[in-house]
Amino acid sequence: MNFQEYPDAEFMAMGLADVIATQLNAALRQRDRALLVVPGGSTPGPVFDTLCGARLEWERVDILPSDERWRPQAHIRSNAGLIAQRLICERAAVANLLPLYIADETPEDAAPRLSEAIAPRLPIDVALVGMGADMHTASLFPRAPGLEAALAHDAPLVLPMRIEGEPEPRVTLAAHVLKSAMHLHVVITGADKREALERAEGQDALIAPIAALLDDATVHWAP
Ligand SMILES: O=C(O)[C@H](O)[C@@H](O)[C@H](O)[C@H](O)COP(=O)(O)O
Repeated sequence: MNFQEYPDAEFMAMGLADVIATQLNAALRQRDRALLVVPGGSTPGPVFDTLCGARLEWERVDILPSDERWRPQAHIRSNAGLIAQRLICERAAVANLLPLYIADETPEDAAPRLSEAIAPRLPIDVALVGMGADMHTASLFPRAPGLEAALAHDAPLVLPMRIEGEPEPRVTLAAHVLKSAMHLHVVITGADKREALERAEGQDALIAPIAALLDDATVHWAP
């Protein structure tokens, strides 16, 4: 794991947006299209605000959520909704959003179709994920039913997750999909998450799902 510390969240947003844009530009020099994975939650918003103004050929970039709360895009809790509002704007307005949601279907019915739809777009060029203070990442939550399956190296690409206490079911990219990204970044802020990250290192991923990704990741932290 690489650990990158910033003086504050604003510096982090600028630094991280710059790194992601550089890595996407490099990917676009090699291939027709690049695939960027980004999380929902509150931490990445400022990164999106800077990244959406980056100079790159956004019309050749596909953007996929790392996971999705099972809500239509117009719903306030939809990750695709957040991404559409904060990232797919300004220069990035021409990027292509790949939704991880199918209306009028359950996550269980939709997951195999979503897996099929994203398979031809893989591998991920750049993945950005968040982490909760409980050490979850994407929608890989500690002790969630189905977590073991989602951590398997041959798991389906997209899995349904029903997490106790969460207001809606979710779908998530499998751990191996995120791990196989050419570049993998974790963005976190605050002392509690830094402490959670330290606890997660070397832990069983069933208890600390972020641990499944840390070997290959650069963690970006600001107070
Ligand atoms: O849809 C989601 O909730 C996420 O993708 C999730 O994994 C998120 O990244 C973490 O919960 C951190 O969220 P915060 O940035 O809001 O703390």
